[in-house]
Amino acid sequence: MIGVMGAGAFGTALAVSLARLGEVVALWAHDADHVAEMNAARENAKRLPGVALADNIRPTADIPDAGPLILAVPMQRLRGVLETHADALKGRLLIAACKGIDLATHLGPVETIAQVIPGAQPAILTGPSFAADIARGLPTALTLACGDAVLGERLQQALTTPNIRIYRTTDTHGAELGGALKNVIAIAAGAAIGKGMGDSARAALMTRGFAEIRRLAQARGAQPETLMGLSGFGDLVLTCTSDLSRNYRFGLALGRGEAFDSDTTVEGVATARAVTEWAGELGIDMPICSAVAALCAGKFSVAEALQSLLSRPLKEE
Ligand SMILES: NC(=O)c1ccc[n+]([C@@H]2O[C@H](COP(=O)([O-])OP(=O)(O)OC[C@H]3O[C@@H](n4cnc5c(N)ncnc54)[C@H](O)[C@@H]3O)[C@@H](O)[C@H]2O)c1
Ligand SMILES: O=P(O)(O)OC[C@H](O)CO
Repeated sequence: MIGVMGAGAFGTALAVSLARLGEVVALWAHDADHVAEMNAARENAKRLPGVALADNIRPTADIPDAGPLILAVPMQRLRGVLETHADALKGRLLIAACKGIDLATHLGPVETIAQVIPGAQPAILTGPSFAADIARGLPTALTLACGDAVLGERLQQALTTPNIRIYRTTDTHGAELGGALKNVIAIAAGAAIGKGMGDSARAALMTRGFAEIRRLAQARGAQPETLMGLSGFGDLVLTCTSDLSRNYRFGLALGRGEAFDSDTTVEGVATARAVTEWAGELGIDMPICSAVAALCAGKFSVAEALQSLLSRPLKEE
């Protein structure tokens, strides 16, 4: 049995793909009404409409007491979920599927699990993938990062499905930071396109944004190869160039001066703030992330954010 905690779009899509292996997949949601709705309709109409839940997917409000658990809740909720259910989670194999940095602690998902759950064996599954693509059975490739190489190999085998090919690494810092920071750069890319600045501006933001990601992640001990891989470069490309990305669409709306649905999960907003605070403490220069944080907080207009970037002193690449 595999458990997925968090019945949002991504948790549900992973459950749908894992169920194709024939195993029972428990899909845990914190809201009992939502569980009842999913059981009645055999669909997660709230977050992943139009995708049937196979018979071996079990929506439930009870955390399964055996097997690995994938944590697919929004990053700013992860710590609370772990603290609330610490007794049920202690000593378990916990695989984060969320992308972001916790605002209160400036920790990523793997570090958060390790800090909150005694004896947990934390890992992260991340990389370029939209829930809708995974649920439709389209091919995707992800990174599984686990500090324990033997466990990582076991998880790689267990979580590979007919449409998810998994590469593994032991570099959890690189995997979690690449996935978190690409969302911030995607907001910048969306804002540039929304404001009519053009594809050249987007390419500049992606490239210089990637330099910021590398700078911060390597200061945390991440390996350059991880950042060049699926969880870093790969996800940056997807998220900055596709209208399916919520972070990119949020940026587009900012650029166009349009409203954006506040019920939509946009991980890059809190992460921009967290990373700006954190980089400041470490003395690391993150101008694009800082501009996005100011933009999201309403302290800058898109034009002012651009001006703040263009007016910086000229430097070597
Ligand atoms: N949607 C995607 O394509 C995708 C792909 C890769 C990774 N992710 C990551 O997965 C994570 C979840 O995103 P999503 O797209 O599934 O979000 P979503 O907006 O579709 O759903 C979020 C879910 O979290 C649940 N939730 C909120 N607070 C909770 C709490 N306190 N306890 C338990 N559950 C709670 C909500 O009920 C909701 O079902 C994010 O970090 C995101 O970056 C998403
Ligand atoms: O919709 P987004 O912007 O949260 O992106 C979803 C995934 O992280 C893309 O890999």
